[in-house]
Amino acid sequence: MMQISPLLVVAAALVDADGRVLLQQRPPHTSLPNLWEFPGGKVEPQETPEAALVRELEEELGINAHASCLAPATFASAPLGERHLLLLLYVCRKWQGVPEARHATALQWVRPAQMYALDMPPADLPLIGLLESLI
Ligand SMILES: Nc1nc2c([nH]c(=O)n2[C@@H]2O[C@H](COP(=O)(O)OP(=O)(O)OP(=O)(O)O)[C@@H](O)[C@H]2O)c(=O)[nH]1
Repeated sequence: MMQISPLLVVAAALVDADGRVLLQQRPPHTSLPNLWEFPGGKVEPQETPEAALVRELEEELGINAHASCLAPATFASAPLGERHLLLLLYVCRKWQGVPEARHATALQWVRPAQMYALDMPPADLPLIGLLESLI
């Protein structure tokens, strides 16, 4: 029987006062090059999903978010190469600092409806409709 190992990833929809969400562009030489994604990353062993997301937001954007401000919103479940991606998406409306692109090529604030026109990872597409109704 084929072994499928799930890959647990956490990501944040950071929402500003104007109802826009922060997306970051993946660098050209990564997997899924140049696609626009929600900031986040893999959950390390022995780490809670919330701690992983707080860490990733600090590493990738230089912002501080408190775990209590991460509201579970929805998830994606999709094949990713040899693995199976489980992506937990949180909504976060409160953080400290101004996001800067420390890993990404670029950042942009967009309304959920505008995301359909952007190149995003296939797993993210089903998340957009929920964000439209939530934000
Ligand atoms: N952060 C983030 N990752 C996503 C999204 N959608 C999606 O499919 N992913 C996938 O989930 C994984 C996130 O892990 P990561 O951010 O630590 O991955 P990485 O850049 O180190 O990629 P790598 O494993 O190719 O080195 C990647 O394989 C990425 O392609 C998303 O919206 N945000």
